[in-house]
Amino acid sequence: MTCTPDQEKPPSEGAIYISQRKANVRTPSIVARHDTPSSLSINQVRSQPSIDREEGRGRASRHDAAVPGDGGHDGGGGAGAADAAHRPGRAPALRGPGRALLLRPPRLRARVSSRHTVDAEGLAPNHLYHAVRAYLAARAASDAAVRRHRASRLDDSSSHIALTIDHGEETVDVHDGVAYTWRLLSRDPANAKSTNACRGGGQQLHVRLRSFELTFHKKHKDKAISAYLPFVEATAKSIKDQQRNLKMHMIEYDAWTAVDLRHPSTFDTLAMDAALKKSVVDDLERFVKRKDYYRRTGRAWKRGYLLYGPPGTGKSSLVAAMANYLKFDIYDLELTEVKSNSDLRRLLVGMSNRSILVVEDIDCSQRLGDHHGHAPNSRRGGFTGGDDSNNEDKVTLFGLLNFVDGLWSTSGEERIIVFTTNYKERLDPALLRPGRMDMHIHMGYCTPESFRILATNYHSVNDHAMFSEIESLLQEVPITPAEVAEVLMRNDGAEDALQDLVEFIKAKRDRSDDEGVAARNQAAGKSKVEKYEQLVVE
Ligand SMILES: Nc1ncnc2c1ncn2[C@@H]1O[C@H](COP(=O)(O)OP(=O)(O)OP(=O)(O)O)[C@@H](O)[C@H]1O
Repeated sequence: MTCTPDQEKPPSEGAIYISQRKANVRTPSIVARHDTPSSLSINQVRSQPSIDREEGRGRASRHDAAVPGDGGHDGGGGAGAADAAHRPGRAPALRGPGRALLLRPPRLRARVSSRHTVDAEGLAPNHLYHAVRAYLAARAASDAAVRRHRASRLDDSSSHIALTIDHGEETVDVHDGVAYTWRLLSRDPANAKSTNACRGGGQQLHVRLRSFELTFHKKHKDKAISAYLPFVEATAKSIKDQQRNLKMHMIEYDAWTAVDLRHPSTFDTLAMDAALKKSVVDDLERFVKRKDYYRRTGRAWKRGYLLYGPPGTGKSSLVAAMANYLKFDIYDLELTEVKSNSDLRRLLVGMSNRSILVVEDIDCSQRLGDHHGHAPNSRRGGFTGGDDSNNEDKVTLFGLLNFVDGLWSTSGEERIIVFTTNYKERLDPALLRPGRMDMHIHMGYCTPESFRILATNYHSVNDHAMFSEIESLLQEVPITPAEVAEVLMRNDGAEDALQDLVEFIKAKRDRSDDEGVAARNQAAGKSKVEKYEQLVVE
């Protein structure tokens, strides 16, 4: 057999077959073609690969079983067969009395039918099929009416095993007052072997065609197409986003290299002031929901956060919590690793949407150049191109900022940029000007409130007799959450951990008391010297 490219092609990507049937009535199918991930349009069938004619037979009998009380059989034909009947130049595969009925006008059939069925097929990559699979996996797993589940991975990179309905099982989903019944169907397309023989150079492969069948009352057809299926798609997208493995991108050999981001930090485990935490979460939520707002106001859809505070107060943990919360990848930009502005520009443009760009310790990066974007000793800085050797293309922090505000903003969407520093007071005021960093977040020493979060994280204790002593010590002695976490972690039991923490804080207090005395003595000595010197000068 010779295969033309057309015949080789499996059904068009995203085709959904919608058929209307009643007893002994065959109807031509309508194809709802899923042109883009966000749009659905309904067309009459033009040409379908011959594989569809065969599907029709299977679908008809399944339909009878799926819709009890629908009125009987269609005699082995069905939607796929009906499609074939309406394909120019192609004879329907059906034989028998039902054949003539294929030619009935669609309006008549619509009047006599009470049900609609939608199959989202999965032979070719079909966005809608995969969306339905993900959607049903989320709800069918908890549906007590489903007795047999089918286990699968939604994609190769997913660590999540999804349970969905098995063949012949059905699950009913009620959305906006309408009951939708889903079934998983599977069949052998009769010409699949020859199709694959052509692809595999004579090797016979066994192909089974799976489809999800959606049944609902015909009066809800518009609702199903224009509201329910887009809802299924949107829900599936957010489920997949939730299950996706996050990535941490770092610069290696002048290019981004990614590893799985497995930082466990979340806003629940983050030890910080509750009101501040809430304001960060609210800000992030507002940001991701405001696509239209940013478009309407002509602003780039990006947001900048400056995290500042002493080492070990949770700045990196906050970035990880943001990424885990939003399901955004992190791009860790180590400016000293970037050789030139053109490299920087290439790296930034190569970032994906829905991501967080992190530049740590910007007080150090600041030294890379002045706030006009000029590299130290350069005649002309910023992103002007030029020869690396004469310093013109040297990377500067403000060059980065200018680029982020300019081209980067317009080349992507839903991006967050985070700067961290241990010394906010050392930053150039130009860095802090409004519009550059939208939110300044102070990460401070451990408070009684944040200590309780850590105690719950590490030892599942919400209250204890030693809490009040620890809390009053924390108000006296500056201890970072990292130090508290370290002490809690090195003990197995809560009792030992809390006792160890009391001793740790007291020891630090005593040390700082000693250091304080020494410092005061030194300061006193210094002032004496100054006075002496002044006396000498006089
Ligand atoms: N606020 C916090 N909440 C929960 N855990 C924290 C917090 N701060 C620090 N930790 C713990 O201490 C470790 C180090 O903290 P982290 O790296 O987030 O601090 P940092 O402020 O970014 O420090 P640096 O300025 O040195 O980069 C974390 O992995 C976490 O275990």
